[in-house]
Amino acid sequence: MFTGKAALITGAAQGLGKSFAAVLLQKGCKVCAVDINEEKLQSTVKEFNTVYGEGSVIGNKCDVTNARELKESFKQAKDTFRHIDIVVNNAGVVDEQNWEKCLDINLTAVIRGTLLALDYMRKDRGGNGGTIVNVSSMAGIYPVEFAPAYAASKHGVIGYTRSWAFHPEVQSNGVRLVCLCPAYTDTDIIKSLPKSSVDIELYQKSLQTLGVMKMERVMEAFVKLLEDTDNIGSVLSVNKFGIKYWKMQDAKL
Ligand SMILES: NC(=O)C1=CN([C@@H]2O[C@H](COP(=O)(O)OP(=O)(O)OC[C@H]3O[C@@H](n4cnc5c(N)ncnc54)[C@H](O)[C@@H]3O)[C@@H](O)[C@H]2O)C=CC1
Ligand SMILES: CCCCCC(=O)/C=C/C=C\C/C=C\C/C=C\CCCC(=O)O
Repeated sequence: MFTGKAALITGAAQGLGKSFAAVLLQKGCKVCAVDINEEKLQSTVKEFNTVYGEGSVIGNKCDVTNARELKESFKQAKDTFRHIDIVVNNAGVVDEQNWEKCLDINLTAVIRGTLLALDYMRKDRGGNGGTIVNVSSMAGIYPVEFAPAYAASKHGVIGYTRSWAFHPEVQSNGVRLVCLCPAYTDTDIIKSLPKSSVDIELYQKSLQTLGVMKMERVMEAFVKLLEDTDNIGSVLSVNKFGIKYWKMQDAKL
């Protein structure tokens, strides 16, 4: 199901995005890795092309909040690999002080990335269908007293993703949209919260309760989301207690 497919992943220079890329490469996909951090991106692309074969990865320096740059990244992926089958809208930050930036990256850019993915994947627009994984968080399901803007952005990702997922035209044109909701995972983002949290003590308490997961656990959930092809519009959480689909309200009002 993965061999010969092409994926575009935002925020792929490091952290979860880099691991999503590695998982897909191991399974025989080609990857367009998109990130704002050019230095880390180039080093990741070099590493992957050495391990998985020259040409298996291309890197595109892009700020996902810049509509023109994101559009260009999709175009490059299509021009290079001829099709885009999987899109992972993953780039994200925690920034409670500059909460507009937090919403621009975590929600507005995910909306833009979803619309571009739909344009490239929909069968009635020349695509082959495909899967869009939007990276939310456990913070998209629970209230987060110490990071309200971050929580709002991640709640928004779930509402937006599920709304498109159940659109009849999206389904009939072969596009599946799903959300991944990890708890704390060992990446740089959890170290950035102390600088911006509205209440650091509450953050530390939450961190103690939930612990910090190893990357492999989140990758297990990521693969499950991709392989469970009957999970349209689903929200999969992963924390130390397990991997579980959330029972959400039915699609129709
Ligand atoms: N690590 C964790 O505990 C959890 C992370 N998440 C989500 O997972 C996603 C990935 O985060 P991590 O890998 O943990 O963090 P990270 O900080 O290690 O990686 C984030 C990546 O996104 C890139 N990025 C940031 N702003 C960007 C922009 N404007 N344009 C393009 N790229 C940009 C960064 O350069 C970096 O490579 C985020 O959406 C985050 O909210 C969700 C739940 C738990
Ligand atoms: C807000 C910090 C952002 C760091 C990255 C991230 O998204 C991590 C999220 C982890 C947890 C979300 C916060 C609170 C969840 C609250 C309760 C979870 C209860 C767990 C359970 O009983 O299943």
